[in-house]
Amino acid sequence: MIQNRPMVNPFTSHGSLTFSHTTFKMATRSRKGKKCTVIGGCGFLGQYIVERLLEEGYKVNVFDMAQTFEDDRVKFFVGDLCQEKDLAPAISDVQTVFHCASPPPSSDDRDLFYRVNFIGTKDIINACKKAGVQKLVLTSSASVVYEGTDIKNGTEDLPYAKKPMDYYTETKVLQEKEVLAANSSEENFFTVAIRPHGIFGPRDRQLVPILVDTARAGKTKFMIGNGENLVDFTYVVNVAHGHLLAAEHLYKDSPVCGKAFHITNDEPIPFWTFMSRILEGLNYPSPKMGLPYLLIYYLAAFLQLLCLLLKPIKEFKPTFTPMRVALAGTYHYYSCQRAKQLMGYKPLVPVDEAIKLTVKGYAHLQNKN
Ligand SMILES: NC(=O)C1=CN([C@@H]2O[C@H](COP(=O)(O)OP(=O)(O)OC[C@H]3O[C@@H](n4cnc5c(N)ncnc54)[C@H](O)[C@@H]3O)[C@@H](O)[C@H]2O)C=CC1
Ligand SMILES: CC(C)=CCC[C@@H](C)[C@H]1CC[C@H]2C3=C(CC[C@]12C)[C@@]1(C)CCC(=O)C[C@@H]1CC3
Repeated sequence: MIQNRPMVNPFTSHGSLTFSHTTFKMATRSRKGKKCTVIGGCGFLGQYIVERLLEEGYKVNVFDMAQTFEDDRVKFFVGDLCQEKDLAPAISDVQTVFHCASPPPSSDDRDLFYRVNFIGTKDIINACKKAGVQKLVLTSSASVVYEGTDIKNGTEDLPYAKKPMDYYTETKVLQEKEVLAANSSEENFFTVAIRPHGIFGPRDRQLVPILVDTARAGKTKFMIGNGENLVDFTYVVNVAHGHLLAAEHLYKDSPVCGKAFHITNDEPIPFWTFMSRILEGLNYPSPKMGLPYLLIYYLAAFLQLLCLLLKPIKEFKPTFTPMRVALAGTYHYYSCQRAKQLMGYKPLVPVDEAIKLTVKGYAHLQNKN
């Protein structure tokens, strides 16, 4: 039995999880009265970070393109992070900024990724310095080192991907470099990058909804590869926990400053076992037979080229892009030893329980046939 597990809060009105304060009083220093801003705080991960911050006694501003939930304890600011005039009021008089905004990886829009993830992040850094913000916690991604080939227990020392597989990854690399380079003791500005991988949980608009759509279209009969490839899937509550720990450990001369940290469930699981557990939990058939990985990969690459050529006539969005095929057929799991050592990180919710909570959170997507 794992200790320090969240009290099952079987889903409040937002369908969220809460924690017992006594169980999860976070270590060391008091954060009461601390003010922070969550950029992208209306997104999937952002909302979980906001919930945890409120539980820990922070005063929270949320900055996002649209307000998607109500909470009297939160001050909402709506705008585009690339517009200084929008952002400035949201980060004035705060100590910590969490930046977890990004266009969705599926948007595949080069200009948008560059504008928001790269230029926008540089704008955030400048705006933070101007406003006297002391701590910036970036949500990066473990994918910044992934090039489509196996990564087993990868550490943060792996080099950045030289050939990122898509614009999302390319701009996450650029963004992370900017944030880590901005760390400056002289300027009293401390930065850190959290690299989660395969975030899942109730209210996600990506993983489970795409999987269910694919199952409904009858495209989950086969798995890609032999089904043995281990992958990290990280429960969203654990990812939010890692962000709060990082903020807590950002101060002058802390070894956390200017570094990247993998935050995972520390329990890699075969990709198709994970997908099958979600599918079966929602009453969809799971794949039983494997297709050769390379064959599907080259097919996906060919299809992508075809879609590019046809784009002026009609836009197609294939479910299986080369990136998704690679993610489904290769090993990609990471060590979170550095986060354990330097921030006292430990996943709060184990994978097994997280899958059950996730399935429960998607009851509305259950197959009724
Ligand atoms: N979902 C996953 O598996 C993983 C996600 N990440 C990172 O975690 C972060 C959060 O991801 P999710 O919560 O899954 O995405 P999400 O799409 O649910 O949330 C992103 C939020 O950013 C906001 N946003 C986008 N552009 C903006 C702009 N120009 N100005 C203001 N707000 C803007 C969106 O409105 C949205 O609310 C992202 O940085 C993503 O790269 C990293 C690793 C894995
Ligand atoms: C079989 C099938 C159709 C599965 C659907 C699930 C996929 C949509 C997800 C499986 C792995 C996920 C993943 C990401 C997005 C959703 C998946 C492809 C990311 C690319 C999201 C952004 C990141 O930073 C890395 C993630 C890796 C895993």
